Amino acid sequence: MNFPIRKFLSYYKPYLNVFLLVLACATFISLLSLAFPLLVRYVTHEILENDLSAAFHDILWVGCVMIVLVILQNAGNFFVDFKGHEIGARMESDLRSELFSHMQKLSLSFYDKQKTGQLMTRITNDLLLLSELYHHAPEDYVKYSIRFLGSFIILLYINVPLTIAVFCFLPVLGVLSLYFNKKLNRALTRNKERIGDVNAQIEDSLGGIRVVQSFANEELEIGKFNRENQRFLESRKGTYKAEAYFFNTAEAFVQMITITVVVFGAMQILDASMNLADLITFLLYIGFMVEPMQKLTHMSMQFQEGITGFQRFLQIMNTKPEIENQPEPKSLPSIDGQIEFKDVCFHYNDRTNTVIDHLSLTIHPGEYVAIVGFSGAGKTTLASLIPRFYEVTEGEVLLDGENIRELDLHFLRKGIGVVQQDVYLFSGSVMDNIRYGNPEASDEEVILAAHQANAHSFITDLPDGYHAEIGQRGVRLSGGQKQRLSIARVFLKNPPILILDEATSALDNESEGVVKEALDTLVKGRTTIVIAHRLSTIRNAGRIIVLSKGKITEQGSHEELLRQEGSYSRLYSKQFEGQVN
Ligand SMILES: Nc1ncnc2c1ncn2[C@@H]1O[C@H](COP(=O)(O)OP(=O)(O)OP(=O)(O)O)[C@@H](O)[C@H]1O
Repeated sequence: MNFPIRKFLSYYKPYLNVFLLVLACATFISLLSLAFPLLVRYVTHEILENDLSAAFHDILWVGCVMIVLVILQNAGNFFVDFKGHEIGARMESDLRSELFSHMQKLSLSFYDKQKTGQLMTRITNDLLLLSELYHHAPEDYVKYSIRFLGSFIILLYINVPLTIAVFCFLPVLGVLSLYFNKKLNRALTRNKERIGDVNAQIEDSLGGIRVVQSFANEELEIGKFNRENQRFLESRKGTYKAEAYFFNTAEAFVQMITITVVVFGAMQILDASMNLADLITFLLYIGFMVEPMQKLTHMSMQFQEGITGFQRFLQIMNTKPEIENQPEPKSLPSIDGQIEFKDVCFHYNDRTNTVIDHLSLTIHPGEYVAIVGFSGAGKTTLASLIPRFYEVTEGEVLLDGENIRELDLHFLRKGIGVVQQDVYLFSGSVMDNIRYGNPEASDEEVILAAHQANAHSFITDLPDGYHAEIGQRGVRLSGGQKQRLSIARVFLKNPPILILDEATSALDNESEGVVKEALDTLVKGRTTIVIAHRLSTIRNAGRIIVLSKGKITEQGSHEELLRQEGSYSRLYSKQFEGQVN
């Protein structure tokens, strides 16, 4: 197995001192536990078989020693249990935080290929299993190897032939263990994929519950969920079958060992080559040897689960963000807002088709440019190349004359405000959502932004005003209200460049009026790119760009384009006739 052990171990580093203390404590407890059967042997062999007049005093003395050992052992166990688990939980939390931070930086192209539910499984369930491995594996290995080796040495001292007979079983158990480990590993990986699918289905069905109910498709969703649930069940059945084979075969071997000891030990007593005290001690130590072997099966399960969790964790951690800062990224003192596309080509990762095809376009500072075209023409894609949501495949995009690849990504994105048709609001209050545009903003600035976005009056009408909780994704607000909050957010961000992607398309006439008013205030003094289906909304644009199959086919003012009687004019007449506007 190609396992990155150094990386795996590196997560112990911040907790190394406490971790070593836990291991030392586990070693100490294991050594103490080895003393118990020896004390029993001392009582049965040394005390009871010799001078019985002093036996009472000696037995009491041994009893006291045993009580002290029990207290020490349990105090040590408490420390190992508590601190060990705490270290495991802290490491899990570190990994989770690292994974989440990494995910925040991954490019949109990564998320285009992933299901959110699957990613959630990785960040929760996988890491939970990993923490168990981090904590239990070293402690268990120390504990059980000491007990195993210790009992082996003591048994050799008591009876060599019987010890060798017992150890003959071990290679078989080892081979068996290796064989089942492979099967278990495969089964556990499958389990994780399946639970990821279940989570993805839950996220899909519950995230879209409004759509589900509006189509009355509850049964359809239940059917889809049950299919995933069933697949998960089947994969778990497979795991349990492999586990059951493994555990029970191993258990049978363990029991065979005990039988061997009883039969051969009793025979040795018969021919006087062994005494009863030694057989009792032998049987007690068998427990010590058997326990690690029994735990070995559990440990290997835990090990496999943790390892597959870690491998899945690394899969994401090793995914490089496709879009990153260059080694020495530039920032400009300020942004004027000139945007230039120079012979730009772009296709998505699937490479099925060229979405932007050798396109050149200059947008001047403060200009109001509309992009129109049929659905799928590449309008949204073109706009998303400006904040580098995706990287151009050929050519370059310049901001104020600088290639955006060379600009600091944070600086670039801070300078661009995007208002989309599909507004994403976070759970929390109205205030929190507007402040998302500038987390440093004061309450007064938030309220001013709400005023500018025509949102203040509806916010103050809400039961808790600015502190009203808006529900997940803003379910308690209307479409127009959500849009006005998203505009207030951009007011607060105050970027010199704006991208309005169908910002009013989903609204009715009345809401559209209020939102449009807010947008008209917002665009003042900023370079604005508007993507619109309803051509009536962009008649006043300084320039209209007509896009078709990723190329600019026409550009000019509304009147100029109508005069040209080209595709814009046809599109416009069609909408006009169809009363779309
Ligand atoms: N994330 C993506 N991954 C792969 N292909 C995509 C992705 N987003 C869009 N496309 C494809 O790119 C092409 C252009 O899509 P885009 O959304 O830019 O068009 P549009 O002109 O904005 O369309 P609309 O007006 O319908 O929003 C389409 O063929 C679409 O299928």
